[in-house]
Amino acid sequence: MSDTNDTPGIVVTGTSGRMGQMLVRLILASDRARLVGAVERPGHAWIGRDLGEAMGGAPVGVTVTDDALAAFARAQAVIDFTAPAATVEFAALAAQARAVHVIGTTGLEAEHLAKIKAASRHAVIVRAGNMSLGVNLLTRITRQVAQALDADWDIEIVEAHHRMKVDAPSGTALMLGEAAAEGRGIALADHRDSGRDGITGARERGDIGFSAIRGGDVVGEHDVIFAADGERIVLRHIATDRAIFARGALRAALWGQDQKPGEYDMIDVLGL
Ligand SMILES: NC(=O)c1ccc[n+]([C@@H]2O[C@H](COP(=O)([O-])OP(=O)(O)OC[C@H]3O[C@@H](n4cnc5c(N)ncnc54)[C@H](O)[C@@H]3O)[C@@H](O)[C@H]2O)c1
Ligand SMILES: O=C(O)C1=N[C@H](C(=O)O)CCC1
Repeated sequence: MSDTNDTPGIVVTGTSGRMGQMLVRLILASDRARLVGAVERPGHAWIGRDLGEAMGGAPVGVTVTDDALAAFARAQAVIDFTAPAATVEFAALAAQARAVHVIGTTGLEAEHLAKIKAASRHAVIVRAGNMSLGVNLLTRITRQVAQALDADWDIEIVEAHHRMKVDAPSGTALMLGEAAAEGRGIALADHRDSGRDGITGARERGDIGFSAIRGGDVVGEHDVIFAADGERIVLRHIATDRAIFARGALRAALWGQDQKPGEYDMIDVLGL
């Protein structure tokens, strides 16, 4: 790590997590950004340790801390893949530090989103339930297909993730659902059908259905199914490596350096 060059300094929150460690490796290997901080939750075993050593390698000169504001004050960007309550707190602190906040956390509900929106009045926030190029392109294709088809075509979104995932539908599934709803000219909130179980009755015409599979080490798989009488269209994205999300997040952190305060998504970053 060098403190002397002028590439943006980045803090990773949730550094010990699946995405946190992926991001740390990517940033340490990058010549476009510097790792200047690592944040974990209070009480975590890595607090006070050198991050590189905690990850089982050589020291990197960054000590893991639970003092997020002090870490953010030294950074130009914060990359955050943690949990909803933590992300809301980090949004306020990143805004205070005027650092770009890249949010990958999913499972955010209306109350969280309202607080993130408020923080974006003071700083750049880039938020997406999926930071990969492939999924963001798929949202565009989904919108286009939904626009071309009427409600004789039932839309179903099926997703699969690893056994440790805590939220459903996935952030990606919701992005795809929003894209389908937009294409069809309806509000997803009025047509969302998730969690079928028992005697559900026949499918409601025009609804967008969600199903979630959880198991093993699946990184992330999403099908958008358009099912009509006699034919079916299936649009599919398969993630095999979390590096796709980390690359997108780093790209967002760099892109955000030149933007005005506000809330953005990966469609903005990628120019899709
Ligand atoms: N947007 C995307 O492209 C994308 C991709 C992958 C994962 N995700 C999302 O990112 C989130 C994290 O996923 P993961 O698989 O890395 O989970 P994980 O459980 O492996 O990691 C989460 C980390 O956050 C830390 N954390 C929790 N509360 C904290 C706090 N208050 N302060 C600091 N650290 C805290 C945990 O200790 C843990 O290390 C999930 O919401 C997941 O859905 C999004
Ligand atoms: O592993 C996860 O958790 C993932 N979360 C995002 C989602 O909810 O869609 C992106 C894919 C991986």
